[in-house]
Amino acid sequence: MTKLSVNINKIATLRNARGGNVPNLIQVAKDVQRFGAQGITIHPRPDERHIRYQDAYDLKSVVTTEYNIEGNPMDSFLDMVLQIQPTQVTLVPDSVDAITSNAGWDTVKHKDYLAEIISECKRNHIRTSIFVDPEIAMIEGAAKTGTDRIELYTEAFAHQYSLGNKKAIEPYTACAVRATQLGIGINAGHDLSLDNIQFFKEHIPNLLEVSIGHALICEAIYLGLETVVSQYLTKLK
Ligand SMILES: CC(=O)[C@@H](O)[C@H](O)COP(=O)(O)O
Ligand SMILES: NCC(=O)COP(=O)(O)O
Repeated sequence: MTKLSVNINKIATLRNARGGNVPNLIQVAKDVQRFGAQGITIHPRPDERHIRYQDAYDLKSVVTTEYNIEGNPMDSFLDMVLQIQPTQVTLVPDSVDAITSNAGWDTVKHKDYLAEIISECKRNHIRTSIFVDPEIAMIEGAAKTGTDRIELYTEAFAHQYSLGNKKAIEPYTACAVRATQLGIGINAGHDLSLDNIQFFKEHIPNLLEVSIGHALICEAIYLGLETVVSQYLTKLK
């Protein structure tokens, strides 16, 4: 079985747009888990444009499933993660001003840096995952850092799949096979959606967890629109 960890960044984006507490991030995290999701993912960014560091702390007692915190392991992020001790930390090499995550780690070049952070997290009983592009050399490099898992960066697959290019799955399958040989667990995420998730899952052996946010929240809005519009019309009769 593959676990679904729902990324709630977009709920925080919506909340922050009005400055109040609607939608209520904490309530959404509770409800998402009540609806069956097996994890909550957040990716606080340095500018706190969606998830704030305070949210990360507030969610600690609310997430009763798997708590996955993603981000660039700069000092402020790492301090927070070590204090919160989530189930898993996913290290992502995104720049401060990135609109969203846009590349995986060069696990060969950054091996020593990653190994140091990973051992610090593991000493604190936090499972580690590192975000990587689907390249065999990056998987083999990841294995040398001591990480528990990798997260396959799925943007390229999602884009190509939407254009009808199903062969785009092939490097991901090859990387999953290699990761399994090396004893590393496999997560995946970025732009996964209701359109592509089943195909992805069917082609990735031993896929432990997917984290999905942007598409899932957009789909939830869209699938809920008819119900809500009709409820308004009823009240306006
Ligand atoms: C690590 C990753 O793949 C990202 O999708 C991320 O967690 C989402 O971040 P944003 O919501 O800031 O785009
Ligand atoms: N790790 C990926 C994630 O949490 C969600 O990415 P996206 O679905 O918002 O693209």
